[in-house]
Amino acid sequence: MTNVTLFGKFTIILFSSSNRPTNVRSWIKLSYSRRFCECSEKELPKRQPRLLHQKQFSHSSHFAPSFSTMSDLDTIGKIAAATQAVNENIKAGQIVGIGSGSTIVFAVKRIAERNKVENLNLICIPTSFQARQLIQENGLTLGSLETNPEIDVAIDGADEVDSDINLIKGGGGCLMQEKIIASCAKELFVIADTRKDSATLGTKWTRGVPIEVLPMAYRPVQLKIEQMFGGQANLRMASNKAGPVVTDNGNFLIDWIFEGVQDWHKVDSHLMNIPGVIETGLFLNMTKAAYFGSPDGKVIVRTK
Ligand SMILES: O=C(CO)[C@H](O)[C@H](O)COP(=O)(O)O
Repeated sequence: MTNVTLFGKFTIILFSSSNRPTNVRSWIKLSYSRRFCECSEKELPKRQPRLLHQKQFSHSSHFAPSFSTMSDLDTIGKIAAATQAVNENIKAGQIVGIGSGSTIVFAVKRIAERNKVENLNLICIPTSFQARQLIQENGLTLGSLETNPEIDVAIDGADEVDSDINLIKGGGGCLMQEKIIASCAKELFVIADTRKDSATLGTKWTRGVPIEVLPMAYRPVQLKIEQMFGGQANLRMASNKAGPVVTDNGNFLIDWIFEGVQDWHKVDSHLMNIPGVIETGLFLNMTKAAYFGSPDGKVIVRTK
């Protein structure tokens, strides 16, 4: 069976040998060309490498896509990680926490794809306005913590993942609801491209630890963070609006750019003790496994 799926401007062709939904070990082909999705099965090559690279694409007269930019390659990694994590961890009848960001989009699309074939009967709990829209747009059942306070599995992106699968999250500003959902989930799975894979927090993600603060307290919180830990505590400013970024919860964000290696458990509890701090983007000891997708479509899974 061949599945043809469009992810925005990307076309993904998944080949599998049975009627079961494909997993990431299936052959993947990505193309810019929407023409691609109009191909009949017999036009498709009989056997393909696991993922066709740019060079290999250039041998294909029919598809002739160009995969050149870094972000295209990152997207391949995101899709591969999201697909494999969903295939391996989402089961029928579950309550599923849905994270936020760009990578989770591919996970939700894969869940929706499986749902059509398998009738999974899931209830999806969002971590943000974006996640709520994603759930609805993809025809999945929207729930809330009020109706489903216990979650079977949560899936989410991350800004950085260290060797102990501790995370920095909140680059997209949704850290507070993300952490609440993760804390209610029996298992949290993280999906990311390999750029997020890091030995120590702060190596790859250099924009600081996002911290959600009550608006009236942002200034003293900034000062206290800098006095306690050094570094720079910046108020996150909006790009398409005058003034600061306002979170889904009506709060502000401080991005604390830190220096050196930190004792993250200690830092996190000190940060949480500052009046006005609502939540931090440090997700410590919360993750069951991280899926890192690379530009060649391979996925590395890290568990503790
Ligand atoms: O924590 C987050 C939002 O608050 C995101 O999960 C994180 O920023 C990763 O996003 P992306 O998948 O776009 O790289």
